[in-house]
Amino acid sequence: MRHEKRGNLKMATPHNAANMGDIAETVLLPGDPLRAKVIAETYLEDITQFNSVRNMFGYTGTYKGKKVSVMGTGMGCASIGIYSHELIHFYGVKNLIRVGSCGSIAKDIKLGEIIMAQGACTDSNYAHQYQLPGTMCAIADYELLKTAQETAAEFGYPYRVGNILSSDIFYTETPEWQQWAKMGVLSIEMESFALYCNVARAGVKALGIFTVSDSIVNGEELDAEARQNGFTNMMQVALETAVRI
Ligand SMILES: O=P(O)(O)O[C@H]1O[C@H](CO)[C@@H](O)[C@H]1O
Ligand SMILES: O=c1cc[nH]c(=O)[nH]1
Repeated sequence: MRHEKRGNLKMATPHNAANMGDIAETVLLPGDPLRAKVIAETYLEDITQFNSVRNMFGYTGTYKGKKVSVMGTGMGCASIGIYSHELIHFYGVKNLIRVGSCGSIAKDIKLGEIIMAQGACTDSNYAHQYQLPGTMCAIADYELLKTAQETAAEFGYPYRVGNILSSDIFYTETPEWQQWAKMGVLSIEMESFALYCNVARAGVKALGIFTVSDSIVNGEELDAEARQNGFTNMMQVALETAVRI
């Protein structure tokens, strides 16, 4: 663990080779660094790559004329905790939009639907560092959420807004998800709680948007083509949100 003060003017961090100014104020954050590459190459113009440390690829380009970056975060609260902290505190990033996959735990959610995480529950102890005298309620930025919701509605894409679970556990022998489902939680992913905590502590903005890639309720999974289309809808919503805010 380390305190964040940086003792010199060299802008690269242990995990990010970018210099100040290389990264846009708005960054899209998929867990998978190769998805960051695909997003940059598919949707952005005039791209430059600012990071390949640990193969955690990061790119900056433009979308509809606005400077936007995209960078992988890795999996789990610990990993996104590091990358988002550096983006916020060392590179001045103000809007962090996670674009991920998730598993639904609500019976009526269909594969390929978009879920926007109004709140993120967790089984992680990430918030322990803040020494809070209670339980952190980790929430999305309202303006980002409102803009994304309006965009999805305008485009006619199926979407849901609600609570999700950011879990430290991908493989489990016990069906804890059923307890979360009883609390109205829509789906499970692994990073948004830490992201929402980091932005709350820093006074900047975040939103998690997800494509439902599989159902934990009935074991269904998107096939490759449907997965691609679903991710396309999510990316259009995220990029349009980046332009409109
Ligand atoms: O598709 P990404 O963004 O990686 O998100 C989900 O997929 C990974 C697990 O397969 C976890 O990172 C989870 O949050
Ligand atoms: O974290 C995740 C992501 C997709 N599907 C899951 O079941 N969990």
